[in-house]
Amino acid sequence: MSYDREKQVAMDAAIAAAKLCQQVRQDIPQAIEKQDKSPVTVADFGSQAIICKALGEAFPDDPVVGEEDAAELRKPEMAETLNKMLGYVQSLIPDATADRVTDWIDRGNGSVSPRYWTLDPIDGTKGFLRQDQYAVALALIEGGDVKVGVLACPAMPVGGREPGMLYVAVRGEGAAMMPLAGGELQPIQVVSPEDAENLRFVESVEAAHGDQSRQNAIAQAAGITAESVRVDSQAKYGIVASGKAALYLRLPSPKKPDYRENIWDHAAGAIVVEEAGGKVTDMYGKPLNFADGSKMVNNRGVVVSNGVLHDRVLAVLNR
Ligand SMILES: Nc1ncnc2c1ncn2[C@@H]1O[C@H](COP(=O)(O)O)[C@@H](OP(=O)(O)O)[C@H]1O
Ligand SMILES: [Mg+2]
Ligand SMILES: [Mg+2]
Ligand SMILES: [Mg+2]
Repeated sequence: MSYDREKQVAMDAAIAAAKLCQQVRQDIPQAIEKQDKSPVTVADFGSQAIICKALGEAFPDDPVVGEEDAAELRKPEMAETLNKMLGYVQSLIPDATADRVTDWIDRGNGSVSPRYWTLDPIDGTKGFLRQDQYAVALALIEGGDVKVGVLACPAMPVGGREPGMLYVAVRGEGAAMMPLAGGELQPIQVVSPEDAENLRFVESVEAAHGDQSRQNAIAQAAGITAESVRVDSQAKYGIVASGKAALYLRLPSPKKPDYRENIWDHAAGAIVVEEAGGKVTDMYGKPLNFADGSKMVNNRGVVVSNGVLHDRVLAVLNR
């Protein structure tokens, strides 16, 4: 079966959402604290609204498992935030109303199903707030297998031009990238072992989202001598897929031993790297499980590589 329509709808929606995010970012967004103490902004909500609206119109039967929901936004004390967010959405969708945007956001409260989308409207909210990297991440999953993935990375440097890169992959069709400012999709490939300059590894900027000392030790033991490059969000998957780094390590934080990864933090990035010739597993070599729920309860940590390095990294991790 062809996923041409899914790919096009997902790309168009992610590009629109990325525009909204960049608009919000120019105005220096403020963080709102969620119940779990993590930050969210009007851009996270606006991005989820735009993408869920587009998916709802194109694929009305497909559930969407999104990170955000509108419950907080509907509270009277959040009226000002809701109104601000609505203003940004209206610049792209003039007939949006407060009721409509909250309903669009809540279309993202779907469940993992035989066919569903998973959405991270802003992955790397902390990077977004710091004016660093972030990604709009959207993936289609069927029978537990990611079929389409789109990563819009509005802050990704694009040699000399306006920043912003889009990465996209369809299962069996390879991966490609395109400047968000416009252009053609160009096929991408993970780095080859001969390319010494790009045999780097990437990890999160946020020390609390991983185990940086162990990540560095493992990378060294696997033969990567250069210091890590720290990048927020699934932009790291885009960097590995396009051959700018050979490895991305995300090992469980010793401070949060019970943390489990969210499907929306990995699904889109994973297919982009796999279709570029790389490999993605958990730290024990198990495939990431997108079939059972929004948390990957049976996976621990994530290892993303150019493929060639993968077994060596798993061997040093598990010896
Ligand atoms: N203790 C933890 N371990 C691993 N990931 C965590 C974490 N706490 C939060 N995260 C996730 O890390 C994501 C950001 O990834 P990165 O650290 O690579 O930039 C967050 O996504 P959001 O920013 O969408 O909430 C959040 O889901
Ligand atoms: Mg979040
Ligand atoms: Mg995320
Ligand atoms: Mg997010």
